[in-house]
Amino acid sequence: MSDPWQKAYDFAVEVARKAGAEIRKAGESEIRVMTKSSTVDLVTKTDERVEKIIIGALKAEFGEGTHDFIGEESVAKGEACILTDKPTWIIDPVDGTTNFVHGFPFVAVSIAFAVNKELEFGVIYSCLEDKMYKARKGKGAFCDDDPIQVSDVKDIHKSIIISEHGTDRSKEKVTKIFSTMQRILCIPVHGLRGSGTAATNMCLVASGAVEAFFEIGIHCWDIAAGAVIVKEAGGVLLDVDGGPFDLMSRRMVCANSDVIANRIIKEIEIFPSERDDIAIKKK
Ligand SMILES: Nc1ncnc2c1ncn2[C@@H]1O[C@H](CO)[C@@H](O)[C@H]1OP(=O)(O)O
Ligand SMILES: [Mg+2]
Repeated sequence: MSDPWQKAYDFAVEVARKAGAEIRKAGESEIRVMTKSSTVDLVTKTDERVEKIIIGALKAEFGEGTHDFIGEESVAKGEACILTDKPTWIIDPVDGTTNFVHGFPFVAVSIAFAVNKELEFGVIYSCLEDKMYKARKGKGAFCDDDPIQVSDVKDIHKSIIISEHGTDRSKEKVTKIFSTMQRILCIPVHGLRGSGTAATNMCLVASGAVEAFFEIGIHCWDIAAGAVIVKEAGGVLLDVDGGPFDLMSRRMVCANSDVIANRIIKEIEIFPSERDDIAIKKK
């Protein structure tokens, strides 16, 4: 069996496409139905329904028990967020829920698959743009069927960098986030951007539209698929302190090169974030 995960990969692409169609179809009335959470960390009925569709399809195809599932909405409801050696699907049904609620046109379905704690493939369907990003370990990254590659810009002064504001509105964290952004902007760089979805941001790095994306506060389901796509497009992933990338740490820098990543890291003001795998969360 030389290629054991090909079927799972092809299936993930199809499931992501179906999930994206469901998101597009969701009517205005449904879009604005919030189901829980704070005033800024939004969840809609569509998030919950689409996650059920994705996990239901994967369980039907690959059998309950043999594979594990880490999904944004299941974890919010108290399921474990621990990566074991078992084949594990890591799913964000609607990445960019705030965009979705407001009709801001970047919303993605993100599906990753890990075995022995190593990411095997990632699929991100940017469903309003109708772009399917995908990558398998060692086999390159693609947008639809075209190979994609990170940008070759190594001069930070000629770069565009992406970051986001996160969901925490405490003055202390917001001050650090804006201070970091100011420091990076004033290096100076060509620009700062943010699409509102970590998955799409990573695809923008992978396809060479920007040189880097960093964030503290994101979760494993926001970045697992993107991590494979960026790496396979020739990019790098690091912790915000310059150490090795850790999927469960809730912080990440991804970039077209070590040079750009390390230049940004110099400016990042780190604030604490609780790990995803610290405990089984009950909300
Ligand atoms: N607490 C948090 N802090 C920062 N980003 C978060 C976050 N929770 C989720 N995100 C994700 O980060 C990106 C924007 O900051 C989005 O991909 C968003 O995903 P979501 O839409 O699935 O919640
Ligand atoms: Mg998300």
